[in-house]
Amino acid sequence: MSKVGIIMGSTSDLPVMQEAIDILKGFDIEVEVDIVSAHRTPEKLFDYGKNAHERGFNVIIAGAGGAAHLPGMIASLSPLPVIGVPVKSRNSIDGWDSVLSILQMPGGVPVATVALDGAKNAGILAAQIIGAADKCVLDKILVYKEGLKQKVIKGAEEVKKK
Ligand SMILES: Nc1c(C(=O)O)ncn1[C@@H]1O[C@H](COP(=O)(O)O)[C@@H](O)[C@H]1O
Repeated sequence: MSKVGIIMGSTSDLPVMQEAIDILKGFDIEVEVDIVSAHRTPEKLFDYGKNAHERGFNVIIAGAGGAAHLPGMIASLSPLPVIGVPVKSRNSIDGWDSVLSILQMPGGVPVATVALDGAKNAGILAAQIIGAADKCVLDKILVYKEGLKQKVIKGAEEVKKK
């Protein structure tokens, strides 16, 4: 059974990160949510990053805002794929601080960075990573994509009636 670890720097990130939780639950993928901060709980960060792969996680989604070091530090410690969610938090200047501190990783330590507050896409990407080796999840993603397509087709039909 696949499992995604969803972590964030503060409880104040939860309204954004909830979208990753919801979409993964919609794909029937197990999630475990936690608060881990590189700055405020460095020991917990180290423990989480070092041991996540032994705890049955397949992918880690890490969201943080401002000086968002959490995703990169987790990626430095873990052999698992890490998806970073830049959060436009209250201590963010305009969101670029969050984006750039997650995006501009040094060579050798990738973080797959989604858009500002893009937790939904982080969840979908995590499901797609799992789906590459899990036909059941892959089939659910195909259904999801078909749903996206049908929504656009329906919208186009509605627009033509106007
Ligand atoms: N960027 C980080 C890290 C980290 O990178 O370890 N820990 C907390 N934070 C961020 O600080 C912002 C404000 O947090 P508070 O609302 O708790 O003051 C949050 O967006 C959090 O992700």
